[in-house]
Amino acid sequence: MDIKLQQVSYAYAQGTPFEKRALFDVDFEIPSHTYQAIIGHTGSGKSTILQHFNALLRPTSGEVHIGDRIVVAGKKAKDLKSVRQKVGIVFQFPEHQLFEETVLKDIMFGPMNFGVTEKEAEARAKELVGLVGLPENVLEKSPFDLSGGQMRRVAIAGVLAMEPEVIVLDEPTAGLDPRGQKEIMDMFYKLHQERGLTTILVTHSMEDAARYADNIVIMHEGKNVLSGIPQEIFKDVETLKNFRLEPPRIVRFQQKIEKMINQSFSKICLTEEELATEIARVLREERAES
Ligand SMILES: Nc1ncnc2c1ncn2[C@@H]1O[C@H](COP(=O)(O)OP(=O)(O)OP(=O)(O)O)[C@@H](O)[C@H]1O
Repeated sequence: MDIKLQQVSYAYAQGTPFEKRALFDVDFEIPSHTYQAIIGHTGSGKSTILQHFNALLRPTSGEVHIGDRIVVAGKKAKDLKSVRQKVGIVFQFPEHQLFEETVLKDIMFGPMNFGVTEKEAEARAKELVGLVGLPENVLEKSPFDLSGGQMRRVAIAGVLAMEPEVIVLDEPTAGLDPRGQKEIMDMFYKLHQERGLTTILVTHSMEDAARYADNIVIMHEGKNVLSGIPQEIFKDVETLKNFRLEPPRIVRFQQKIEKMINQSFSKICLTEEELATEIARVLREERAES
């Protein structure tokens, strides 16, 4: 299911003294089955955009195309329920939304609310706990007896239980330790690869955007200012700085290596062994910095 934003503008509290324009003529398309990252400095409009992907917010002007549904300013769109089922959003700290007595009930809640039978919802919950990296015996426990990382996984399973075609991830690893972060990001990547789930990642992490995304959009002061594949986006360090973004470590590493290779063609003329030693040293330095 493609998502397309055409000239989307959005103002909070429109028409009041508190009006705040957050998006200005945002225009981009996310084709089905792609992994799209949206990056940008704080306050650039990322969260405002993501709420347009399943019509939680309606544009003040412009159009949002969600599959064959078109959401426009001023018109009430009918049957948004199906849109909300097809586009699942994992909000920041989704575990804050857990509320049922057991993990099983919490995961089943969404699909049953959308008319899925109890039997089917239970089957989905049983499959999903394993997929998000939890043991099956967690199903009968209270979600509030679990660790923060486990609660996050339960909340993610709850969104996946709706079997969305598109999943929107708003800083999905915030507050997790580095191992938990990688496990969650790898899990979403696997889902994207194996099930063709269209994935939209809103993140401050340039590392994650570089590692997982097919395409990146940069937001700056409510506008989409740059779009492209990660290699292109992160190549131009000066432009990134203008948008108050740092390139990921891998780009800094690449630049140091390129400089060394260039030196080996110049009068400094490093031998292959010296070059290999230097590369290993830079790699160690980069690892120590991270
Ligand atoms: N509920 C709101 N009412 C009024 N203004 C808001 C509201 N939510 C966001 N804004 C403003 O809209 C602009 C865009 O905010 P948004 O939260 O979309 O940015 P963001 O890129 O997601 O930021 P962050 O990375 O800090 O989450 C900011 O100037 C923000 O202050």
